[in-house]
Amino acid sequence: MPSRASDSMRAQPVYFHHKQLDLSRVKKLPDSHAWTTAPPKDDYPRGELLNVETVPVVDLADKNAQDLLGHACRTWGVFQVKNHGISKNLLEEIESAGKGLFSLPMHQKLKAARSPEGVSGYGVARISSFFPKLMWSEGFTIVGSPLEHARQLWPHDYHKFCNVMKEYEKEMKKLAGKLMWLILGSLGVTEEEVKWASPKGAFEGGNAAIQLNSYPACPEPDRAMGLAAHTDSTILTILHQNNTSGLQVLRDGGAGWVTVPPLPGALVVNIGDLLHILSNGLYPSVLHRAVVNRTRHRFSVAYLYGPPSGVTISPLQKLVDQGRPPLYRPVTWTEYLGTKAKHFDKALSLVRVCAPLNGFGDANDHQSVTVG
Ligand SMILES: C=C1C[C@]23C[C@@]1(O)CC[C@H]2[C@@]12CCC[C@@](C)(C(=O)O1)[C@H]2[C@@H]3C(=O)O
Ligand SMILES: O=C(O)CCC(=O)C(=O)O
Ligand SMILES: [Fe+2]
Repeated sequence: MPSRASDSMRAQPVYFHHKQLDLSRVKKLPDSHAWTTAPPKDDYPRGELLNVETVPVVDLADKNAQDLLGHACRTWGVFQVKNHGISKNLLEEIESAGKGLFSLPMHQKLKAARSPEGVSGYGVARISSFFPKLMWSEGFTIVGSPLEHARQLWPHDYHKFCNVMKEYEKEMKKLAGKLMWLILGSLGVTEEEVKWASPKGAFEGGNAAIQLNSYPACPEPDRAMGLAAHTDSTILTILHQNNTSGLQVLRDGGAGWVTVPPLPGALVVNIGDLLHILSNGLYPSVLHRAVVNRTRHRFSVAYLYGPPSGVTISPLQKLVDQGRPPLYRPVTWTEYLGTKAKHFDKALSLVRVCAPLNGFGDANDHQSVTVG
């Protein structure tokens, strides 16, 4: 059983067969990055014109925040939060730390490359191996301390980066704990019913990864894909995006891909597969992707939050009875990440033990996933 956060996330070897291109210098879309089923042009203006619903925005200072979050989890699987307690200054600092990293010369970034068996470091999207074409993005994953990689990137000046990441991790963990209580509260679940919430309390024992994403401006955005459609293997993911849109979520039954517009100071929260399991399918994980654009360089920072190593996640007792049998078998995060690494969009179905009551498949089973 893994004893550290990094071990918990390592069970997912991914092998890269492609050389990392310096996307910000490429003037013409190479065939390796040309997707045949291209993402449609930005859906947001169309959605606005047609008066289509938009992703819920919840003010955490609102006295009805718990109910509003519950509704957003049930109906969208994604929402934006305001008054979340993360300072503007910290959001600016993490954004500028990410920009600093991605603007380094490629040979320098490759000094901190993620190893095939590793989880931390610089590289292409892990899910690349499931697609025939490459994505128009680069990423840097941090699990535990980024010290070793930061030293390779900035031999004389690595402290600033490490300090910002440490502070971000600390503040995000607090916010994740707060969101956990609100979300579980909206399901009628109390502290005593989730053993791993304590002894540290406030879900402090949870594991997390920080994922910095960079999507350079792209010469042919309509034929490229920033990050292909996926659900996160987390309980929840808290995402900061810079002032450039690109994140889209799949809204079944009409609107299709809906853009999650960057709102100054707001953070996006995605429901991941483990909350889908915990809630016995009541709060489905959301299928999302990132598209790119011709003129602007987009950045995002994902805080991927999950349970402590070794803790098994299964449908909460309170949400299970004779009429609602458990739909999923118990899994640890390590085991689930391993299943996801091997089977990608089939992972949730593979841990399912019963057909869902509503007759619909899991979020991962969407038919409209773009495959290249
Ligand atoms: C904890 C994790 C979730 C993640 C795999 C990882 O070990 C670290 C990176 C995460 C990320 C970020 C981009 C999308 C994603 C699908 C991927 O390829 O790497 C997620 C993984 C996930 O949620 O399964
Ligand atoms: O960049 C984005 O908006 C999406 C990133 C994402 O989905 C992820 O890091 O898991
Ligand atoms: Fe994601």
